[in-house]
Amino acid sequence: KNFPPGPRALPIFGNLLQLNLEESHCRSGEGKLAKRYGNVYSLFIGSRPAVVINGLEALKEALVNKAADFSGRPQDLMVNHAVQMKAHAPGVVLADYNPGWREHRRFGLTTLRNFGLGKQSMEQRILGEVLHIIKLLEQSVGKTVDPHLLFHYAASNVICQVLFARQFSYEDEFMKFSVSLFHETSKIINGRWGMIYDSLPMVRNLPLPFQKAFKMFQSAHERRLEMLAENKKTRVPGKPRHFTDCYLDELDKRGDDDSSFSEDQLCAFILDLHFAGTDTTANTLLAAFLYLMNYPQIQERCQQEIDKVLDGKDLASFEDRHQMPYVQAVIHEIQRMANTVPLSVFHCTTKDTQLMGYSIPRGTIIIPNLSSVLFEEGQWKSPHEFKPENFLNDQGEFVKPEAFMPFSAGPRMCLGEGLARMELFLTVVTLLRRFKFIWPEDAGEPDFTPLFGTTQTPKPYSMKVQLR
Ligand code: HEM
Repeated sequence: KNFPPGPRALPIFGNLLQLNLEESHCRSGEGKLAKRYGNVYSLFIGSRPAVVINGLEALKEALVNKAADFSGRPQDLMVNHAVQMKAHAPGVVLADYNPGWREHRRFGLTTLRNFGLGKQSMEQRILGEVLHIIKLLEQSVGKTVDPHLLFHYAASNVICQVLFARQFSYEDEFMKFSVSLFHETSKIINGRWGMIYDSLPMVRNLPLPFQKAFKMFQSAHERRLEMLAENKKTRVPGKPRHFTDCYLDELDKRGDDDSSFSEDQLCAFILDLHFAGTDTTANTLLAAFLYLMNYPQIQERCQQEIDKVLDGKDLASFEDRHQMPYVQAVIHEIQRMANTVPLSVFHCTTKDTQLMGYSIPRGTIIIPNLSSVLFEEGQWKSPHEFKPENFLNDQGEFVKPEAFMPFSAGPRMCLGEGLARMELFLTVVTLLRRFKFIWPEDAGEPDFTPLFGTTQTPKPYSMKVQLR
């Protein structure tokens, strides 16, 4: 009763036949279903009710004002079955809203923060990786390169340094496997086959294309177990070298009490951070260079600001962002247009609740349509165009509108936001300082429409690199 309206659902199938997440995530106002039913509408994934939330007002009410009601995670979807290896070890991203999730989230945030302040700071790790990219690009000066894997390998290495203090060669099998795991499964889970799996429990054991995701996650799990065993051989308790050691120290401290910490949870947490930290940052960087090449005046203006602020300095630091309002605006505008995680990670209601006057029962899947806010009319000076001015006031100062929520909002908001922002800033600034990036003459018109998935990826492209 008083459930949000939506297209009529068939028994068993629900809205599977109409269900195309790519369509429903369309920008606010352009999304067919939002236009017809309003900013809060319902869908049925098989027999399970789901509510799609569009626009800043409704999303804020759900994710921030009524956070406790809307911060659960649905269980029993394909993503849970594929990613979660042990029933008692849900990791963090997919864990329901409970004390175990809260403890792990807090531990994750504190540990990431401590590394940032430690001797080998996060900044140095990121810059080390960017200098490696520079070396590779220098070998391609005057030629065209495909940056796709480059940014994925770099982002993966940053997070691997945090997790295990390891920096892999770009030829390493583990590296190649991880990147293809993240890339392929992110497309399967939110795609047509993922929807079929989630809607129709009776097909789940059939040899359909979604089985690939299961196989890949299983083999990723085995590799993590091997790495953990390796790590234990050289670990000295109380002298943590990285995130994994910190977790094992915490486990020692807690002993065998009823704590939610366990080695199985560590395995799940490592995968969460590696996955969530790689595909997102790498795809945003890919979008960055796609836009920078196709808006050469904007690229040049960034370079002028970077040259001025870094004059006489060897390397950029994250603090420099305060002197670079234009670059900051450009990076934020890139994130807005990149729309990397368009439907966030699905939430779930933890109790019967209300939203914008509708009643939503406990256990309803919540689909936060972040893209509807990133392009919402009335929230941006130019909602549909690539314009750094969306983040600049009349004095040319950097300002961040409330509707900038690519990391979502509320208690489940991205745990890696700090790291991601640092990576985006240091990578873009360091590369723009050294190179000019040119859209190849024979590349035709750029296509900015990304490939849809849990994380979106810019269509493959090449870039021409020149030394400045
Ligand atoms: C540009 C880069 C990134 C974007 C756009 C992004 C975006 C997001 C979004 C939209 C969510 C879902 C929030 C929600 O459920 O409401 C999320 C969750 C999460 N992200 Fe990120 N992310 C990025 C980078 C990272 C990095 C580098 C890490 C790892 C250090 C990370 C770790 C996580 C984790 C662990 C969660 C789950 C949080 C929870 O459930 O409590 N993310 N991210």
